[in-house]
Amino acid sequence: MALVSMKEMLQEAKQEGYAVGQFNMNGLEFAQAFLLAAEEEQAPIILASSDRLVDYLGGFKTVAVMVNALMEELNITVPVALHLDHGMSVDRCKQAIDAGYTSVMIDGSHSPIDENIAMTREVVTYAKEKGVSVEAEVGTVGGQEDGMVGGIQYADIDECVRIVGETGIDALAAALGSVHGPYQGEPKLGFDEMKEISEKTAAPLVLHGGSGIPLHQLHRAIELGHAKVNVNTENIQAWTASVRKTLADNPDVYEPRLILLPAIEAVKEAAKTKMKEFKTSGRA
Ligand SMILES: O=C(O)C[C@@H](O)[C@H](O)C(=O)COP(=O)(O)O
Ligand SMILES: [Zn+2]
Repeated sequence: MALVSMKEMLQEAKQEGYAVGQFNMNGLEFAQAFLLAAEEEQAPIILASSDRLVDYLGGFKTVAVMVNALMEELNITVPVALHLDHGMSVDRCKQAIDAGYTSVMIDGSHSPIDENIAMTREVVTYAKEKGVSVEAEVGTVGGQEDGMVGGIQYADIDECVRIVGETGIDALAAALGSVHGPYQGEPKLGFDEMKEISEKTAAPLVLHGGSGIPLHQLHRAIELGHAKVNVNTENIQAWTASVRKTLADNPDVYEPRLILLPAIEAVKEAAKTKMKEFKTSGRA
């Protein structure tokens, strides 16, 4: 099956009350693990490369070719979107689209709202012609974002209404208390604001910082309009725990395959757990 945009995926998810998982690739083996997990769970999936890691992964074209080839070799039949996460500029989004990404996030959240809207509109104009979906962000997710450590800044509701109405984006990341990386204590998500933003914009909402959110809060966020949840930290923690264990249990091992095969399995299981939690399993 060819890559798809996330537009229809997210509209259906919002309507039906589940969320599609975005899983961030940190290398070839992560892409394998996520695709196998999606196929086993019969779940639609968004495979993402965070802009900060694109060069490390070999560049936009390498990522697009790798994902397409894996889908063919692994006989993947579920819908897969290839998404640029936290796109750092209009130009980076255009490069991703030209390389074959079917979805992009333009992260203008660190700029004043008028600039954020102008940037987003330019990306939407370019993307729409090619059937590519676009996500934008308002407010600040706590923790590490674009390589910078920042405090939480709740999205302004009027700014959310403006960016959706004035740009025609397909999904809105409205920062409402979530954090990239591990949480210190219970997350304090702004459920009242969430409800209002979801109702006033009607846009599928995106929850960044999806690792470590207690299940009852996650389900409430999905009920209140989140159709996409981004996960990275829990998957890389599963990866690292597996590699540490393999090396500790087998001090003489040196062949990468023997170290990485159990790690692929660990990431696949972590992703399958998330798909069940997001209620995406069986929705393909
Ligand atoms: O680490 C990245 O660059 C990607 C993340 O920002 C992703 O968009 C995300 O929100 C995942 O959050 P996490 O599960 O808390 O790592
Ligand atoms: Zn994020």
